Amino acid sequence: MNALTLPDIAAQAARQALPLEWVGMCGIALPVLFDGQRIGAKADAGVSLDDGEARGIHMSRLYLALEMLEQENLTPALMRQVLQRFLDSHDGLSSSAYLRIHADLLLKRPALISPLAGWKTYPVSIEARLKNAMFHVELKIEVPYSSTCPCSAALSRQLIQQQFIDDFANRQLQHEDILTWLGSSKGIVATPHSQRSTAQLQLRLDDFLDELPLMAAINDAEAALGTAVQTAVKRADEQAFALANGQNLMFCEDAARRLNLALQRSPGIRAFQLRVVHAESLHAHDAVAESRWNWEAA
Ligand SMILES: Nc1nc2c(ncn2[C@@H]2O[C@H](COP(=O)(O)OP(=O)(O)OP(=O)(O)O)[C@@H](O)[C@H]2O)c(=O)[nH]1
Repeated sequence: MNALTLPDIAAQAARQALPLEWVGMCGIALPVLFDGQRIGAKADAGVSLDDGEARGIHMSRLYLALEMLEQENLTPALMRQVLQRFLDSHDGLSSSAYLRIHADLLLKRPALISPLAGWKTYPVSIEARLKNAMFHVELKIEVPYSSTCPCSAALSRQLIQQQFIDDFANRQLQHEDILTWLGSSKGIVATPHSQRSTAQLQLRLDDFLDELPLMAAINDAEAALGTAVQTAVKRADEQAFALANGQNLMFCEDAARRLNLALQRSPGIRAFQLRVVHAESLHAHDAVAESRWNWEAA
């Protein structure tokens, strides 16, 4: 080695010859384009190290390939091109490549009644793999929503009935008295508990999709759940939200079943598993349900 040559440790022979399943970098800062919107994302990029004799992979080659994601909309085809570059730049060393992009997707959501709107973040991650020319993409999405306990609602209704019996026993029922009673705190002596809940969706996508079906999956999940958390809220919106919750009582089991049926019909998805977490206000622990479709087969 002369004084001007930089030592290349990666090219040396490994001390212990052993292939590795995954080598790469995690948490690389990266601006990506989604639907024309630039999002600050983090990327995990890696390849297998099949050549057990080689000391290391070439991290800079993976890093530089990520530049391809800066100018074009994020699509399955673009992710495949990046993965192919990972493999081309590791010819003889690697046979499988992996790319995961995670970010908070910002979507503007309208209010229920008033002509207002506000922003909501949805944590998403897009994982792509390429091995032996087989390319797979998986989406992970978190969707927050509100759930009101049906059991608590029934128990509250019973207490309201009991209060009605106590207040109106042996009295002639007058429409106006009942209306006044309903508008008083006695007309709602008990309230059911609600909780902010989260649906965690893991979706395996059909092959050869032109676009990532992120928006469709989020919209379909929110429509199935019925009570997505809100952004800009005036009193009219809050009242509409109270009504929506009252008409939409659900255990975590109900939420998981509804999501399962909705995602089976959502475009571009060939398999999924999902988990719903109701962060109970009754307990200090959560109520959780999981469901799958085509998961083992896919
Ligand atoms: N393989 C490997 N590289 C690491 C690690 N930690 C830091 N690096 C550094 O990543 C840098 C880039 O590696 P390479 O892609 O091999 O850089 P290079 O040899 O200049 O580039 P090429 O000529 O394309 O191979 C090197 O300076 C490595 O020291 C590690 O744990 N493993």
